[in-house]
Amino acid sequence: MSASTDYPSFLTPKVANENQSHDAAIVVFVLGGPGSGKGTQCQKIVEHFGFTHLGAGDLLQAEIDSGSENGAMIENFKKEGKIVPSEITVRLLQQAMQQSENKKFIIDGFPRNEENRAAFENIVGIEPEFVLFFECPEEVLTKRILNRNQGRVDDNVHTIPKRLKVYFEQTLPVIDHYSSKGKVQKVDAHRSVDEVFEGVKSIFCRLTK
Ligand SMILES: Nc1ncnc2c1ncn2[C@@H]1O[C@H](COP(=O)(O)OP(=O)(O)OP(=O)(O)O)[C@@H](O)[C@H]1O
Ligand SMILES: Nc1ccn([C@@H]2O[C@H](COP(=O)(O)O)[C@@H](O)[C@H]2O)c(=O)n1
Repeated sequence: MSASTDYPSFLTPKVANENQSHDAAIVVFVLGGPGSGKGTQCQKIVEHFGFTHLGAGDLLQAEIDSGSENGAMIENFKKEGKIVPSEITVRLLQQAMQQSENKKFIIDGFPRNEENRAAFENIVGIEPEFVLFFECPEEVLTKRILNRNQGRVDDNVHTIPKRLKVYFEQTLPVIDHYSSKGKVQKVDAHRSVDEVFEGVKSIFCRLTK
């Protein structure tokens, strides 16, 4: 598939159920452990498939940086690897979606727990088209995070085990939930960036048929 103008057919806005209008947004959730390469692959998906990338962690970081009233509280959650109350995150996602002219979103790092999932369903009311799941061994995740060098408050030996615990205990059940609905597209993320993206591309291409 070539350029961003060449959208696969499943991205064409459609009526998913009687409550959704013809211009309803298309949403793909992107999940995987911390450091599995979600952000890296999302950038490539944007370039090749014309989606808008919304990183839940990025939106929360922007709140911290803006000095908003919730900023200090969000930063404390992040330092401890905890999941920020869902209403905050979902409102940020909803705002970003409403402000975008695009209607095709990859939402990265969300839903991180059952509360996130239920809040998105209740507030935004859109079911994901599918869930892209980057599977990667725990020791690889830790190495990648420790090598990331972006000055994040949570990329350290104190917080990494807490983030991994949250991932295994709270995020995997969400992936299981979508799996039971036949919505999970799994990619082996323990390969080079380009090899992983080959897997991602084939999923998008397969879903156009
Ligand atoms: N396939 C890969 N092979 C090796 N390194 C990678 C790969 N993909 C990403 N990385 C590197 O691993 C680190 C984590 O990647 P990235 O930030 O994309 O992960 P993430 O899943 O978005 O992480 P987080 O959930 O913590 O935000 C980065 O330094 C990135 O350059
Ligand atoms: N749905 C989410 C996503 C993120 N967070 C908080 O941000 C931290 C960093 O997230 P990344 O996706 O950039 O790894 C994460 O550890 C949480 O503290 C959140 O609360 N809810």
